[in-house]
Amino acid sequence: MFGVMLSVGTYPCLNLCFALAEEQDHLLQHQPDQPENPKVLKVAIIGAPNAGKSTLSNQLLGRKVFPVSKKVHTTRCKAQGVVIHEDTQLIILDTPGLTSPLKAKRHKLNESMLKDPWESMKHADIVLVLVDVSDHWTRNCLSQEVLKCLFQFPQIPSVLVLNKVDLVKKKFILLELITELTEGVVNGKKLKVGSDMKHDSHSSAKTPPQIAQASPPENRAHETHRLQETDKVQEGCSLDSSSDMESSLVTEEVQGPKPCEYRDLKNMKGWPCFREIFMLAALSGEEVDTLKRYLLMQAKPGPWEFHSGVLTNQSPQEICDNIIREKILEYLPLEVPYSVHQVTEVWEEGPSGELLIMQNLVVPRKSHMEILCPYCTSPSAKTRRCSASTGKSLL
Ligand SMILES: Nc1nc2c(ncn2[C@@H]2O[C@H](COP(=O)(O)OP(=O)(O)OP(=O)(O)O)[C@@H](O)[C@H]2O)c(=O)[nH]1
Repeated sequence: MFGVMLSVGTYPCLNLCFALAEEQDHLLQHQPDQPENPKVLKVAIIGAPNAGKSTLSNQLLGRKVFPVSKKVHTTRCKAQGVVIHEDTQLIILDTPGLTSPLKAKRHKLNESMLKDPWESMKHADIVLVLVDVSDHWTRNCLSQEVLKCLFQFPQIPSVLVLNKVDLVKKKFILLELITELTEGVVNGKKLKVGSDMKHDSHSSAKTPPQIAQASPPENRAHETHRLQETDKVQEGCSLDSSSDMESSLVTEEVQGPKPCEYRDLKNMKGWPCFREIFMLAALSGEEVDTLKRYLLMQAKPGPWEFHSGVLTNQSPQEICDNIIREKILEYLPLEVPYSVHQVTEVWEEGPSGELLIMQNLVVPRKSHMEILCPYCTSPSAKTRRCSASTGKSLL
């Protein structure tokens, strides 16, 4: 075993988390406070690795709670974040990227990375399916894992969220993607993409599209309640009137069997049962508020599950591990082995509440150590306080 010691100095986000650690334990263990007419909604966020699930979760929460990095599989297990707005509590279920058992085996991923998205679905009232529209390889179809998940839980209302629209120059492509990812059906209605829009090159240079909704959220409370109560789809997908794609998507009632009853998974590219479509850029927060307002309106009367003082169900240790892993993934040039084991060596609170945390990163192979600390085996290692022979290095 080789160990790499990594020191983390003061971290503003950590300060607050840990200053409140004891209080958080107390809040998690006791009955949550309740407003007069509490409402609640559990929102699962699923999608392929790197689609931006944790970035979106953090934006919805208004705080950095979940780890984010440009490398895949940053999220290793499910975690919950809590949003409170007036009498409504949204519980955000962030999940690891959906992956196949074969890939999980090949990359030696934890079992939680395979199981947790499914576990979160079991508890969800609504599911957001995130698609990275900047990824040319994956954006045209939902992965088999995502489709399997949706098929397994067809009763959970699903919402398609096209993320990273800031990276798409030709905005008309988004309309084509919507058609493919929904199999041309949204909310029980067929989509028709206007031919004027489909090849309108003028739209390519314009600003990112607005959120895809039939009417402004504030007018929709009644409509969405009706939709949930009767399961009778009335609304279609159109685009916001301020969008450069206005009127390009029109809808028409679907005849015949319900599209959700189709079972030929292998031949499916999209999911014809999405209730809504949103287009946003989670990184900049663009249009995230519109999605948040929509979610708040979907909440149903019911007791809050968390005390209003709780931001996440993660323990301080989990938050610390996540932040350190996030930094390793973000700053090291190579893929980081999944088998890295984090062991906390020092955990000290300073006089003004700041924390000094040191972790040993324990890896099973020397080659892994070189990935984590490229200087460890270089001739100048000693000057960097690294020593492969002792098995400990200070980054
Ligand atoms: N340009 C751009 N980048 C984004 C956006 N949303 C997320 N990203 C970036 O995409 C990368 C992956 O984001 P994450 O939030 O870690 O993705 P994830 O789906 O949680 O990833 P996994 O943990 O692998 O499942 C990060 O580098 C983010 O900064 C966006 O709207 N625009």
